[in-house]
Amino acid sequence: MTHVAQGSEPLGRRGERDVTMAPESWAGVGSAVASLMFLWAVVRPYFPSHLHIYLSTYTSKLVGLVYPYIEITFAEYAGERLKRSDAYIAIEAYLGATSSDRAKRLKGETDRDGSQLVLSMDEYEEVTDDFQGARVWWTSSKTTPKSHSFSIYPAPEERRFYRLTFHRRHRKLIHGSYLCHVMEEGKAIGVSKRQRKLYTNNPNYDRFEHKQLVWSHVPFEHPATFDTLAMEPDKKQDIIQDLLAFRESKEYYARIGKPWKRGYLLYGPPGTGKSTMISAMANLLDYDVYDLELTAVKDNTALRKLLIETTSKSIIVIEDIDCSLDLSGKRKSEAPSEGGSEEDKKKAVMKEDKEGNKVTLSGLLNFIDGLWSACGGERLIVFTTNHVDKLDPALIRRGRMDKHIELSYCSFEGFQVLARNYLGVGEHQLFESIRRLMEEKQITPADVAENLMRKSVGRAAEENVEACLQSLVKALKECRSKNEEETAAATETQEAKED
Ligand SMILES: Nc1ncnc2c1ncn2[C@@H]1O[C@H](COP(=O)(O)OP(=O)(O)OP(=O)(O)O)[C@@H](O)[C@H]1O
Repeated sequence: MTHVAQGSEPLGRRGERDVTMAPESWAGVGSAVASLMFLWAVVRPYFPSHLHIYLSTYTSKLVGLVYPYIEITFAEYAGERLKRSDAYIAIEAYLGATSSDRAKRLKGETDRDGSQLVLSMDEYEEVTDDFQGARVWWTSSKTTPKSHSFSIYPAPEERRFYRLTFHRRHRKLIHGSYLCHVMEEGKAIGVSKRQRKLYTNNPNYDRFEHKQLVWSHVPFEHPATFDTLAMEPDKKQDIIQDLLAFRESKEYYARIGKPWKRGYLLYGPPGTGKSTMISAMANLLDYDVYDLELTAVKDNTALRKLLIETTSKSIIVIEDIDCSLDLSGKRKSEAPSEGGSEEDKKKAVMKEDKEGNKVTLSGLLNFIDGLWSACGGERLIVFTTNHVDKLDPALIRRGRMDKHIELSYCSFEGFQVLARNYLGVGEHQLFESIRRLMEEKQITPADVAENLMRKSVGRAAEENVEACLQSLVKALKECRSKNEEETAAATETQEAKED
């Protein structure tokens, strides 16, 4: 399969192999046709109506004979501008790679993280591409719908598209192999150039000051991995296996008829590594991260729009889900008791949805496993919470949150991981006292990590290790014991219930 991209050539010299006139050379023919059409509009009323059908059939045949080119248009957005078309994205990548050294007019932009200059085909620019002896022309273009300055509605947005033009004798080749070739190459280029991103939902204002939530992003650069995560080795291995199995399970999910997504619930006290684990997951799978700030989302419609905008190979995170919304209380107080009729239950959910502009539990459940949640595929949805007992069981039942992972206080094995990473030691005389203290005291991995941080730059390595471990021993002695912690937790729960 040969493929050579070439820049535009002067009119009339196009296509050494394809000697037919290029599409632009037909501009003269176009104006002649326009004149004929004008003439036709003038004489048309004087023609008997039964002749109209014959005339229009033969006119299109005639145009087909004199203009032998076929055009296919690929719009940036299909449907209601919800999601950029995959075909458009692949073509953009394909032409971006092949046109930058051929096209005459290029557009220079920095890439998403601002680190490199990316050249791509400018609007209304044309490039040619040769494929298995056939020449095709790609044009990038846009239409701007007319807007009236006095209109109260926002100005219609530009609609970008690519147009592919080729001779009709290549129809089979283009429809069959060429378009597949463009899609495959374009996708491969997109993946190879992909810089992982951390997205967050931010308000954006149009020129009429209408607020919309959009995803904005920065490069994802968190260095945490499963190697740096303090956790019991068996548990860690189990999570890694689960994640890798998910990534390889496209066919499996299709076979069992489920959308290719998986829910993780990470719960545990503050500082036990929930956020760190999300970064480790993203680094393991090479996925983007969408950090969804739920409190900023106006209503269920806005939530759905944000969801549709997410791409596959991503982790959608809602941190501290119990603080993001009053999910549990609302549902419990408004839903009828278990014995209520189906009708009552439906009414309760509808009331919840109608209640002003806000994201509701049913909206969130729909976000996780409704029809819209299947858009895109290959996505993890991760909730984190410090208070798993506060969550509505409907939200975290298996099937929605498939895997529940408890991140807890630091175990001795967890400490060993941190000691290796922070201090570079696998053994030390203080390890035994630390092990004994850890059996009775509760300390978070965040606190252990803080004690193991280098104390001074100038110190010798051994001195630093000694100082850090001593500092950890001291901190452990000051920590509450497991019994004290349990008593305090029970009191807190009791107080919360009484409130
Ligand atoms: N299990 C862990 N392994 C390695 N480092 C950890 C771990 N847990 C915490 N840390 C360290 O503590 C810091 C805080 O941890 P992290 O933000 O992941 O905790 P969290 O459970 O998400 O806390 P919160 O509930 O307050 O958001 C991290 O930057 C990391 O350095």
